[in-house]
Amino acid sequence: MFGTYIGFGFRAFRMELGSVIRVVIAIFRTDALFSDAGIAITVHLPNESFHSLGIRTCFRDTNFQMIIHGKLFGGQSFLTFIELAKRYGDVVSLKLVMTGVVVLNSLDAVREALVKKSVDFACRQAKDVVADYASGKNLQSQVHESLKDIIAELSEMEGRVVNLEDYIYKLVYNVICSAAFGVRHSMDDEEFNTLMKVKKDANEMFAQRVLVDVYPSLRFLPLRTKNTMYKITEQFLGIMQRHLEQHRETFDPSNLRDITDHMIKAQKDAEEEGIHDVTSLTDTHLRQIMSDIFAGGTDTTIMTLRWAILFLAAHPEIQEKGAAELDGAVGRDRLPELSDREATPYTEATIHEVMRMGSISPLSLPHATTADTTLRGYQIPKGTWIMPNLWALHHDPATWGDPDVFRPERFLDENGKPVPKPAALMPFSAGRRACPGEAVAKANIFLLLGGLVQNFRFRIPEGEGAPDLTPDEKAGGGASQPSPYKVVMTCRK
Ligand code: HEM
Repeated sequence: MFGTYIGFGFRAFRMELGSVIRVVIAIFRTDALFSDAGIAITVHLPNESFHSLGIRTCFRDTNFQMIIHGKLFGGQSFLTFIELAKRYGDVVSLKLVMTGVVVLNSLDAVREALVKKSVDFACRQAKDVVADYASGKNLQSQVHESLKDIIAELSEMEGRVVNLEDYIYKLVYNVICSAAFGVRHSMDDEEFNTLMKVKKDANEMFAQRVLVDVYPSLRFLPLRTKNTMYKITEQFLGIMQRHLEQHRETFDPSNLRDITDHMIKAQKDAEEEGIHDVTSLTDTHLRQIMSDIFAGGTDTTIMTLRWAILFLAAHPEIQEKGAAELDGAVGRDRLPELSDREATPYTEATIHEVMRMGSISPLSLPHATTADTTLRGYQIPKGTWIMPNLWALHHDPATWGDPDVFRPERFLDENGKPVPKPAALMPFSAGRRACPGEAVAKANIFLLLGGLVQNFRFRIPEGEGAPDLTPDEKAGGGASQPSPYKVVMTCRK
């Protein structure tokens, strides 16, 4: 899904470059505390300058070194950060070789940074993108068409033990592919399989960390990860380019079929108006906008749906309650529509609970400070990376009481009506860089999950024991997704 920008450990160095490069890196690593891990963990006291290395409280605890090597570098850093926060407070700073990183582990810290001081904390290495690719009726009809295909396919597999991952990929990709290019794929379609492979490869790469993010000077070296990343990107952009060319050949300004047509129209309009400045829309821009839509909108939705089906299979009583609500509000003769959302508060509450428990983007996307600034008494220099630990907010016992229990009722009052959304629930982050796809994502997930729950019962296969509801360690610290799992489906007659 998202690039992950957090620490690298000994293993990463060895994997990437071998011991020779480790020596080179050690030269840059002027203030690393650990002999084999290019990072210093430091804890800042209020009013302490980030720059004043001399007065940092150094962190040398042997147990934590093990946690750091095993979890931060090996994987789920959002959990490690909670351990650090218990010991050192909710704002913890790390040093990634020469880059300062500040992790925010509480609602107050996240709100101060992302909402109250949103200008100071709004920077990113990446550019701004508007992801308003589909809305209202358009989205609904695209979802319905994709759902109908999948419902037919899944019905054929009734009673079998299946891993639904590829079907969920297809379901979500087809919504986006039809919005973007006006096409839907079948399971054996070559382009769909290439897209799915490219995406899975990219996720695997991000989970392994991209060393160049932390050591920019390494971009001049022929690293394996960097080359693979180029290859993946090329494949993906190649598909975008092909669609763009095909659309140009059949373009009709009086019949705009999809997002690609709309973008070509915008490009032509700009040309006609003689705009040749920074606002020009080049083909590179168009391809890039498409990749942002795919990057932002596919994995996030896929991971949320995978968590949703797992939580529901593990909690049949919750699933039945949601299905009964849909039966009452929608019936069985049509698929759920966006206008049904108000009449289905339990389904909405279930989606909130899936997003809280699953926290698919546990460290949000890293921000960077745009200027020297302060946060809760700490001085933070311009260019520091900021990591809001959304996982910590979503699993804080002080906020939720029983954070590890899947309980949609926490978002409803005693009459089953929605309570105001708790401030600590922010799967889309907050402030001026919050996810621009939030409204589309919520609508999409309601339609997709609603359609699946209306039509199927998902159960954990008999004899499998309790399912693992903790995030897959292989996904690393940048994403939280379930480990591969299987379910048995029955059709709701
Ligand atoms: C369950 C679904 C989703 C979740 C949980 C999610 C979460 C997030 C989060 C946490 C961020 C980082 C915000 C920040 O830095 O403060 C983000 C950024 C972004 N999201 Fe989403 N997202 C979802 C779906 C989508 C969809 C459907 C789209 C597009 C169609 C999208 C497009 C983007 C883009 C383009 C950014 C980068 C914005 C920027 O750099 O300013 N997301 N998302």
